[in-house]
Amino acid sequence: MHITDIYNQAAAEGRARFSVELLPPLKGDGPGRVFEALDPLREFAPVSVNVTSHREDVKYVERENGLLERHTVRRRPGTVGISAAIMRRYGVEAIPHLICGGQSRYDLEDALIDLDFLGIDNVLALRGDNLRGEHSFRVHPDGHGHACELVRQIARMNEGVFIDGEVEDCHRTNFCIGVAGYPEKHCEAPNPAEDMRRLKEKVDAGADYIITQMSFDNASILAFIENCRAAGIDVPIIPGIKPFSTKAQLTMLPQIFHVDLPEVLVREVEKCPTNREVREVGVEWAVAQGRELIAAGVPILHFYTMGKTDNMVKIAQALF
Ligand SMILES: NC(=O)C1=CN([C@@H]2O[C@H](COP(=O)(O)OP(=O)(O)OC[C@H]3O[C@@H](n4cnc5c(N)ncnc54)[C@H](O)[C@@H]3O)[C@@H](O)[C@H]2O)C=CC1
Ligand SMILES: Nc1nc(=O)c2c([nH]1)NC[C@@H]1CN(c3ccc(C(=O)N[C@@H](CCC(=O)O)C(=O)O)cc3)CN21
Repeated sequence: MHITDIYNQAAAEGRARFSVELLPPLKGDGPGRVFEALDPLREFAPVSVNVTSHREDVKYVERENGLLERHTVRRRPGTVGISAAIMRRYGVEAIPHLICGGQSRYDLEDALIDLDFLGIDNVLALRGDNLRGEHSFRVHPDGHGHACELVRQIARMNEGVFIDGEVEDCHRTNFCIGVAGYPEKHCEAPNPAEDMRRLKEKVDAGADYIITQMSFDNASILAFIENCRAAGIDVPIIPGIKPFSTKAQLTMLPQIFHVDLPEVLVREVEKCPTNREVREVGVEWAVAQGRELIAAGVPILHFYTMGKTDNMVKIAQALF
């Protein structure tokens, strides 16, 4: 079922639902840990599970002669496979992330054909991050430089048009296309208005809904939704919430994801003697955020749970 249909259903019923996001297993791990994380959430009936996609990392290994050898290692492959496994095991929609970084348009087309055969028809279309150690996004010679181009490719496939042109009387894919939106602006955008224009471009290219980057501040999220509406973006917007879970995230989250952490949250986290208490603070903050957003009429909330889900179980108990 398309996420947009689930969203409309939740809105019509006035019953808020949620989705979660996790990382595919590290290379060499089986699917066990992913299932261990998802099993306890089954009873709360999440609408979908997003699975991130990770390109290769660059690693330098020192040789005996002291020279450095450059290796590229993909530490978390398997996004498509684990998505299919999740759908089979739980009967929920899995939403694999598709990223442009490091892939040609042909690689992406092949991946989309696999997804279609697997019965996965929700995808999140992203540009993807820079390769670690690179200061700007390097476009694959035969790939896409921006998410809107990937959205266009998928939308055209839904119309029966492949990269090499139209295939007569072909089987049509039926992808529901999600894209990312940034309540606190994407780090590369020169200003919020320009970022909004780029988001509108993705929707005009065929995106069916938006999932937001994590934000710890409902005022930012609600202002973002209002600004989208004012800019003529009328697709569903699903706010992203990250249950705060470690002290290290005080610097990691602003550094990696370019999000602000509210002063009150920072003070509460700093007071915690260990990460066990930080996890509790994270649960309380996420529950308060969720409660307010649901009261404001948001039908679906997206939680960046990523690894262990003990905190998400508590959040789901409180909200859903
Ligand atoms: N690996 C994963 O699973 C996930 C990754 N992300 C990350 O989100 C970030 C960006 O991805 P998207 O939002 O999909 O990228 P995007 O292509 O929509 O936007 C990236 C940046 O380029 C700008 N931009 C967009 N179109 C443009 C154009 N035609 N000309 C000039 N500038 C343009 C945007 O304002 C923004 O600053 C990446 O860092 C991505 O990796 C987000 C969610 C999940
Ligand atoms: N710029 C950007 N790149 C991304 O890959 C990305 C976004 N933004 N925003 C949305 C999601 C969120 N992603 C996330 C979010 C959190 C962790 C994280 O908390 N990592 C922790 C714990 C990992 C775990 O629990 O297993 C870490 O310490 O790395 C990782 C990826 C991936 N996505």
